[in-house]
Amino acid sequence: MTGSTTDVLDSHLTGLASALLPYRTEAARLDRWGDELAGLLAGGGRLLVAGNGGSAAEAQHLAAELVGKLCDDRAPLSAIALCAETSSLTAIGNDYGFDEVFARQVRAHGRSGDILLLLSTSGRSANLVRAARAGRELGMRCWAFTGPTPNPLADACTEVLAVPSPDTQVVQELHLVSAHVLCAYVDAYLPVLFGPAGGYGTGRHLPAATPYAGSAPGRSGPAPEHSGSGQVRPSGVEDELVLRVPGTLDLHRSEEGP
Ligand SMILES: O=C(CO)[C@@H](O)[C@H](O)[C@H](O)[C@H](O)COP(=O)(O)O
Repeated sequence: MTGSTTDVLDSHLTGLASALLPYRTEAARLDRWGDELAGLLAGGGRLLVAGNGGSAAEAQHLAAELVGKLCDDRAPLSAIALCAETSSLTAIGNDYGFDEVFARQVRAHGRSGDILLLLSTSGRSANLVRAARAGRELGMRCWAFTGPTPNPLADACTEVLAVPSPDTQVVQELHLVSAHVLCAYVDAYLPVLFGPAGGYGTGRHLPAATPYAGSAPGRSGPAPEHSGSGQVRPSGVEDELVLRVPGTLDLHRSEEGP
């Protein structure tokens, strides 16, 4: 293997490693988002998700984790990747223009209180910005995964997880981490909110001692009072997900003190 080939790998890993600690701070919101998303989905609500190119693939991946499963068996959850709807995409693009391909689907499928999650490295894709505006007009909660802020998509959404890296590939890679962690939080919160009898698994991400003190509503029933403010937060989840990366990050940390 030549030196230049190795440089490509090392350069990529260096960029990824240098983004991890600032990402860790930004990604703290995933705990609260998982709490909110679990309450919505188990109460009969829906997640709509979309992105372009590599972010389209990540949007589909995220939807599949919820409709299928992340790890353990549990009841299916409603998530639609708008970028995977090829006939709608081509028809809307053909008839109304590419900037409308997601916004029109949001108006078709979105309901007040549902969550719309939009993935964009640049935060400048016009079709996603229009989707966010359509979602907000409907009363949806609009979240975004983007690269560095400020950007128009972040401005159009109610909340953003902005990966602080100038490298598009690194941003995409940490968006995928974010999708997995978000789904892990959803799986952790579901049994806490609705109890094991709700069909939402046993919360294997939680410490064994975590108590559940409530009844399990049917899946079509209303979600419990749920502010997403951490009131029913399963203790210990965050600790389990705290960054533990050997090498560069440990060195970085020790330079900053204990
Ligand atoms: O995967 C990549 C680059 O890594 C590309 O396919 C990339 O996703 C496309 O250029 C997208 O159109 C970029 O859109 P966005 O992330 O800026 O919203």
